[in-house]
Amino acid sequence: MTISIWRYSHLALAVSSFIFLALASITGIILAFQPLSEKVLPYRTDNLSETTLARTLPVLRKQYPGISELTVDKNQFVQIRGSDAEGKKLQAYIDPQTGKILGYPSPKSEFFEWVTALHRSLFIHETGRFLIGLTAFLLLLITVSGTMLIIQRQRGLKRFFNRIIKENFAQYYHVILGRLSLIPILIIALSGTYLSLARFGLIASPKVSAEVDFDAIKSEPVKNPADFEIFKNIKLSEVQTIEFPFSEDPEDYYTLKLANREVTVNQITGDILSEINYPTASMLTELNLDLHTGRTNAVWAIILAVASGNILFFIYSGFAMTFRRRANRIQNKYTAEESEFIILVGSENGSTFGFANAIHKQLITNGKSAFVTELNNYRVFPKASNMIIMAATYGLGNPPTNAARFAMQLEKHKQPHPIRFSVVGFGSHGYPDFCKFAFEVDNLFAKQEWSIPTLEIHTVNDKSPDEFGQWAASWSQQAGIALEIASDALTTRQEPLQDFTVIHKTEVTDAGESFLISFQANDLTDFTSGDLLAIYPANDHRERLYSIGKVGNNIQLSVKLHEGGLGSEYLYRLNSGSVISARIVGNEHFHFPEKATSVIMISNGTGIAPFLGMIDEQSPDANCRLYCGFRDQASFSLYKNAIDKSLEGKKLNSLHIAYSREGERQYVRDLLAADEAFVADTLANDGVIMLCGSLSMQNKVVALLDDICQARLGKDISYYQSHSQVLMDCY
Ligand SMILES: Cc1cc2nc3c(=O)[nH]c(=O)nc-3n(C[C@H](O)[C@H](O)[C@H](O)COP(=O)(O)O)c2cc1C
Repeated sequence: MTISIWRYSHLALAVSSFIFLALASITGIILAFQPLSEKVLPYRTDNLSETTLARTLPVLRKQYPGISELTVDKNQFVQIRGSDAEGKKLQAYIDPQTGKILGYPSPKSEFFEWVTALHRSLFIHETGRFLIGLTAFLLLLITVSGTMLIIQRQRGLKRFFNRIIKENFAQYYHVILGRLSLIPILIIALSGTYLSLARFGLIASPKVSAEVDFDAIKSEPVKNPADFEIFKNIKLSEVQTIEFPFSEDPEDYYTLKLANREVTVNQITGDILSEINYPTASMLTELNLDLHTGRTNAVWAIILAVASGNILFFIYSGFAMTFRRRANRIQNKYTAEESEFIILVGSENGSTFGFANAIHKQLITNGKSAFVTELNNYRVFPKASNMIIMAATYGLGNPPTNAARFAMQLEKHKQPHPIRFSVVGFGSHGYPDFCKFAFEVDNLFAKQEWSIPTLEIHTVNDKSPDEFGQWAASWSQQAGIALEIASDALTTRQEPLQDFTVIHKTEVTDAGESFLISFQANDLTDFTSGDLLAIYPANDHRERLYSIGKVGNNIQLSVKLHEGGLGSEYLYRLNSGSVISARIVGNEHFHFPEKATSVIMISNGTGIAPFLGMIDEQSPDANCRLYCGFRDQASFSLYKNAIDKSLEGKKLNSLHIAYSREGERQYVRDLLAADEAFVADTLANDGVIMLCGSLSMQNKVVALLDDICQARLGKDISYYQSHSQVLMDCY
């Protein structure tokens, strides 16, 4: 929720100020070159911090008897004014050690004057100054809200500078450059705001000037200025201006305007006549001017120019992100009340809407009534028969803003009739809690009395069109609705098909029984247990997917023969030596874990297929347990030999079988409930639980696992799901 409060504030502030901000940034970049262009002039003298007034003033007075003022500017150029020996006006840069003239000031650049006026007041005087001051203040708020957004995105201040995951160019560099230029932009905004407040008198900075008691002025002892104590103690680097006495009258004195105070000095005795410190507000104004203009330091001036350039980039990239989000807005043709298909979306940045809209469009093209809305708008959908939930995950595995109220709404609104549902999680493996919110949504849906799962939860990493296409193909198959998603990237048959030769097939006596079929792939085909084999039985768009067990170097499938089943009948008709065209679909989320301390494999029926391969690939003393469910011993007999061999070779630690039609008539869930402590220990010690089989088995087992996790580990199962400790591939 909070992510969006900061986001909306950030956006609202940016929208309300971007024109002035762009203008101030462009002029700011130009103005940063003013100090740079001045600093390259050859009037700078070093050693100002070592040159005392006692040393330099007598030299200058002797050489320029008509000198009236000396100034040390922000570039550390020393300039004198007065009149020369012929009484003509003198204004020159000098070397304070020798008094030598280094050059003469040229008139100020009209261009920089023009840009300065535009930068300060937009040529509309006080109104312009006010608008620019307001813009500086808004920039301050934008910087603060932007910082909060980065802290939330990075999940804490400590991780502020951690790696950023690249979602797209605009988003990535908005954050990267935002972090890098945070301090300079904050300083630009703060100093600009301060200067405006000071300009409008909201920060009082009274002019002070030293009061001299003329009655107390002495005319002896007469001293040489080179011996004045105060002149010996003050260096040129501390000086802003020195006003020289107008005449030799004792009542005319030196006025030294220093960085922090003003001092008047008797020109005959060297006594201090008065001394007054500047108010803090005036000093702060000077400091803010230095910081805002970069006039004292060339490197800082360059940093300011780069930071101003970044502000322009933020305006562009911020709008690019906003337009991207808005481009995916919802356009419904049917109402929620009349629609049969409901697509619920949880999205923060809008990309998930793009996927949802593609499906929505296809359903409408197929003549279906479909309605897309945000998860927060969940309510009773009187005519719905199918729900598709597409949910992204944010922050610490949290819901996006438009899904934050979903859990509450789901509890509140019970659907009056059964509805099939399928959850697609959008996330990124770059974050620790991969698709956590989608797993939570899936579990919540599964618990509803009215809900019927169409497919197991499907995840899409980094908006992968391919992974989304896989879900779309499976869903389309289940729903019997052809989805032709426009983008080529979303089509399921992207890769060329390969030839696979049947090398072995077992026989069945009746439909409803299962058989094993093994294929030889060519040497270059890369696959592993848990991947899927996509076959095209009718050589058309209809695709059937089977879980692969890699046994030896072959692909082994376990298939239940369905009467009239497109895929199973096609496979059963094949004989040794038959060649089919198919393709391997990588299914990374269901590969045997590389680093798990121990693995519990849970299956029912033909779901054992990938586990047969995974077990076959283990080395002796592997820490794997298999819990599997079958109808009866006869159904298990198909796999018995392979499993017995694995037990003997210690590739499998232990085997637990539940027969649903024989003996104690158990389900695999009952076996797990009996080993509850072991299950909890496995998860607590970084072990992994893998499930393959029917969706109804999955729902029951997940519900049990959730209870175990909550009771014994104090966490929801979604925590372990999002940490890849519970892997599922059910159908
Ligand atoms: C700030 C931020 C935090 C994210 N946090 C997670 C996360 O915890 N888990 C995850 O799987 N994906 C995370 N993601 C990835 C998004 O969920 C993913 O990119 C999704 O496709 C974005 O969808 P949307 O554009 O509809 O919001 C995060 C992305 C961002 C930008």
